[in-house]
Amino acid sequence: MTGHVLEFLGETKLELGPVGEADGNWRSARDENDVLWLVLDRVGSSVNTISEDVIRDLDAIVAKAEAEMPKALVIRSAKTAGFAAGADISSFSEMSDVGAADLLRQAHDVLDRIESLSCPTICVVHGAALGAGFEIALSCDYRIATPGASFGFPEVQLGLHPGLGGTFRLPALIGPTDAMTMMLTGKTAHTKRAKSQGIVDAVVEERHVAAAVEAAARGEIERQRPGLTSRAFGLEQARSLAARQMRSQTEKKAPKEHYPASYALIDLWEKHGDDRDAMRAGEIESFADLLGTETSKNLRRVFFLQQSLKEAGRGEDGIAHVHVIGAGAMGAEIAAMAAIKGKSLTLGDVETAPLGKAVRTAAKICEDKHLSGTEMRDALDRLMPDPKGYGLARADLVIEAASETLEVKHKIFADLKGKLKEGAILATNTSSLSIAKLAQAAPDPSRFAGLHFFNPVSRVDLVEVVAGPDTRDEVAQSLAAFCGSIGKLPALVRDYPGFVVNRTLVPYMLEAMVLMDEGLSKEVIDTAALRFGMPMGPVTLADQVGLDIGLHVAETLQGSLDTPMPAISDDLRQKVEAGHLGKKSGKGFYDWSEGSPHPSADLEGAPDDLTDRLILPMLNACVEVLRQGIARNADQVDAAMIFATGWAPFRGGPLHYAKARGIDEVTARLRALSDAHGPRFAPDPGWGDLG
Ligand SMILES: C/C=C/C(=O)SCCNC(=O)CCNC(=O)[C@H](O)C(C)(C)COP(=O)(O)OP(=O)(O)OC[C@H]1O[C@@H](n2cnc3c(N)ncnc32)[C@H](O)[C@@H]1OP(=O)(O)O
Repeated sequence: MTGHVLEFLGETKLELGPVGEADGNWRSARDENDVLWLVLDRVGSSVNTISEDVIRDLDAIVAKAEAEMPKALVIRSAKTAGFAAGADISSFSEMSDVGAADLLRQAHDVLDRIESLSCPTICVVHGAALGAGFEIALSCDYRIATPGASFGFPEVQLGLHPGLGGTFRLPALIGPTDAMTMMLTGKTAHTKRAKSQGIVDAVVEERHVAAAVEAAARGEIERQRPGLTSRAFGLEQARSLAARQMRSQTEKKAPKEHYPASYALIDLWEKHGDDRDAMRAGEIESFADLLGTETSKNLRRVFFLQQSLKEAGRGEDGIAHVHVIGAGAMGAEIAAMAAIKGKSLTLGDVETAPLGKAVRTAAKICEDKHLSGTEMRDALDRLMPDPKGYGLARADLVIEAASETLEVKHKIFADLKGKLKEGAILATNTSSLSIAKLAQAAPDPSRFAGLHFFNPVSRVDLVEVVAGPDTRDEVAQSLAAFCGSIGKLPALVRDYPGFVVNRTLVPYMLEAMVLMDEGLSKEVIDTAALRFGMPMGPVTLADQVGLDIGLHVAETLQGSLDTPMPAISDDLRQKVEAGHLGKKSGKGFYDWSEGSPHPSADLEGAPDDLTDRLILPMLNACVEVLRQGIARNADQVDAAMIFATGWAPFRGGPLHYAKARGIDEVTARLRALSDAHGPRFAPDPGWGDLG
């Protein structure tokens, strides 16, 4: 058999063992300096995940290394996608808690043995080292990163905490404060931060990896050591004090009854933070318990819902140049996101002042997204203010993000006739107008569709790609691929009042106003929704969206849907007339002049049906859009609601929640609400098809 030469990003060349030698997911070779290279290359996957067989194969290789100790051992990945994305999430659903604990014990044993090897061990990381991938890296003496590498424990987003030694190896490496923050927030550390925190010992360009490995093997790279702070936490009292603070910080975002994993991690560290063996045993037991919680099952479901949206955004979009019409808040952020992700972009507006502001917005987004100086300069170079609309003629995609009236949009479309390049796509960012009606003025209705971004565009992942009656399939596909190429999650839906997301949200906000008319305080209403798990109460949400926009969407829906909706309150109309538009004007239902409201009220004495009055109409609307064929399936509706609105992720989405609660129970409750409060609560006829 011939040797196999592996190139890393076209630079480091490494002669590996014969292809097909029984190392399974790992390939190994000793180089001329007697350094043993272990290269993770999970069979049949573009991404390395850490599965049972990956660990089993690693076990066998470590045993060989123990028998024939090399001068140094290097672990790295063969995948261009990065080092490793953590444990294989798809395997979790088949595991019992006992099975999971057994597997974890075996995996811990392998990592402990790597840690105990008498030779220097070095992990070289390019791309992401997440979860169990990061834990493998932590078991090595040194971590060498190439630019663009990142390290993190996203387990909390799956309702879990690290399970393969992360809970004690990371605190030992960088100190408990930074380590716990990293594990509790799930945030990743990119090279600069990872270096300053002491996660990595060196950051080198790929071409210098071999030299850095040699230096580490000779002990010439200085390893970072945790400072005095970590020693202070050896005292139980100090840990208890810190743990109390961590719990109260966590409580603000993730209450224990909804997100138990963070609290399990804090408890574990508080109890055993000074005893590695107890941490190890406790980590395994706690991880296995968390796997079986509904929260974790639902959050793992959310991961796969996200993957299905990503899938819809794959493929070639054929879009190099984009022209955005309208440099308001939405247009500016759409332009910024597209420019950051490499599109050439022109941005037009009837006035010049918003164009300057849009460039400043783009610069701010670049900073928020931690772009390097060069990346930011390149992104801003790609974004060209274009008041005269010269970019229209070369645009593959024109996105209209102008005022939300049919007349304005019709006029813009009429002006475009004869100015667009052959084959260009025209999309509108309308949130409420009918795509069919807008298409009447489009130069080519077959190349016209809705591209509904959510505010703030730079932070909300979902985009509704709305096909009108004449939109060609390949146009919708191109738009979905465009969304994917700028880092967004597309939901391909059909034209309908409010599409999927606003159709579902409007009753939530309007019912809150009916409740206020009935005398309930906005704080009580918002608190009830927050306790259910919504990221924002309906009154705060209405203020955040803008009361003028909310009113407009509500009126559009009321005028075009057969289904009864809550009445639009006089208070809402009066506030809009008085210019109290919510967050953007500093005052709406809440006073925003001193920052965002944080409603928190005692629910004692609140009506028993308060939460159901807010939540069940959303479920009913989800069933309606499904029955009408607006969304493709129940999972797509759930994904759209979670990734557009942050709909209680730990419940797995509105329709998943309905099924878990029981369809008979939900429809009976809707009937009772309908009897008590009016036909707007009557169950949709589609419930029977949900199964
Ligand atoms: C005891 C230990 C516990 C743990 O380790 S728990 C797991 C912790 N890890 C995570 O939660 C990471 C989850 N993955 C991600 O966040 C993202 O993915 C990445 C940042 C790693 C990459 O994102 P992007 O570049 O956008 O690629 P993509 O389309 O999301 O993923 C490519 C393919 O890889 C699969 N995949 C990624 N991570 C995992 C995983 N951890 N388990 C199972 N599959 C995974 C996806 O599904 C997809 O697959 P397809 O190409 O077939 O659509």
